[in-house]
Amino acid sequence: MTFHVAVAGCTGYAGGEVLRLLLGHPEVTIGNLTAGSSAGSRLGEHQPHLVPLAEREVLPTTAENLAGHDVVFLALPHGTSGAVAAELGPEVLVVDCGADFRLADPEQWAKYYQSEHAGTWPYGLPELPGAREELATTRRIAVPGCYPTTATLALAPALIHGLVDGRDVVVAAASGSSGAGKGLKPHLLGAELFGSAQAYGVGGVHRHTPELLQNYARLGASEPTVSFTPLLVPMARGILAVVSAPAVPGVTADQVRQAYQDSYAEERFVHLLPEGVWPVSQNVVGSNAVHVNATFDPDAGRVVAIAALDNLCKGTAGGAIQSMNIALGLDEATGLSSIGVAP
Ligand SMILES: NC(=O)C1=CN([C@@H]2O[C@H](COP(=O)(O)OP(=O)(O)OC[C@H]3O[C@@H](n4cnc5c(N)ncnc54)[C@H](OP(=O)(O)O)[C@@H]3O)[C@@H](O)[C@H]2O)C=CC1
Ligand SMILES: CC(=O)N[C@@H](CCC(=O)OP(=O)(O)O)C(=O)O
Repeated sequence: MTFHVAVAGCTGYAGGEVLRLLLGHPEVTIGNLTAGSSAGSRLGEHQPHLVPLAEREVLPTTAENLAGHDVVFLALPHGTSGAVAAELGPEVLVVDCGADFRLADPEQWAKYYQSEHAGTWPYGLPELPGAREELATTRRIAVPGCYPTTATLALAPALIHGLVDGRDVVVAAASGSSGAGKGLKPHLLGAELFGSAQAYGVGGVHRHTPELLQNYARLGASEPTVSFTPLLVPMARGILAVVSAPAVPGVTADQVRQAYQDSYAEERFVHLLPEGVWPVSQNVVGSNAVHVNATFDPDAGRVVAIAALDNLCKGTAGGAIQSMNIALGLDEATGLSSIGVAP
């Protein structure tokens, strides 16, 4: 059986990456492609790399245009998914790449997104405990943010194995500029971006902070706190996250290594690097892989973990398709690769 798939937001970075991966997926056919102001144009004007779809017309994002599909991907700006999803029947698998349905706590949503909470859907991070079971039966999936995916998978084994308690987690994560989407942002013009690195969203104000806290709590942290600082660096794709947390007394580097080996031995997309080899963002570009390593810093008394992924692939579209596969009863890795491009 093949599944007929529509993509809303087809002209953006996230929608484009969903389509790139769907073109290599053996169990789907690509149906309607929709967007906003670019409706009426051809996809090839916006996504010239998606050659087989170049002549496809970009349609307006309406319930009519998204009807008649088994799966609908929403790759739209925050705050727009709720109204679109409400018009799609409960039998349709809706995969939202935006933030609208990620948070469980309406107060946290209001604090960080300054708008009304649309609701909460099963969270599309299959590597979290219990996530696969939840995803297998749902018709609504909230795809995680790219920073939360990276920083959650970096620390998960340490939390699951009780090596850190989740208070005073510190995350510094550098992202490529595609994470900001295609919209014009003055601080992201070439002259400002190339040749320099800059922090933004400093001081606990970035909207991924509550998502990280939600994930750390789900991994067993009681009353977690996180100081999260995102950084923008001059590359197109990729995230490299450095995550640390205070170790519980008596933890050793060997225990840390063992915990990461145990947690990720069976994971097909999370790859624990050899001891002393640290993740490099270039090595995961274009793939759905997450490269991880961790150690214990005895002088600081902290577990230090590093993870790298492609923000558009495992950080968005690849993670979305991995979750879609689970919900459709397909092999989780269908249409996805863990092989990167290097150099
Ligand atoms: N970039 C990333 O790394 C990640 C992005 N995401 C999420 O994916 C979503 C899309 O992000 P991204 O691709 O980066 O953004 P882009 O700005 O690159 O693309 C936005 C897309 O939404 C369409 N659009 C804009 N406004 C409307 C509207 N009112 N109605 C219908 N369509 C509209 C645009 O169409 P048009 O061309 O017509 O304007 C375009 O196709 C966001 O929610 C983002 O948070 C999630 C994880 C990572
Ligand atoms: C570099 C950059 O600007 N990154 C984006 C995060 C993109 C992402 O994955 O998150 P959402 O899906 O929640 O938008 C930001 O900091 O807002």
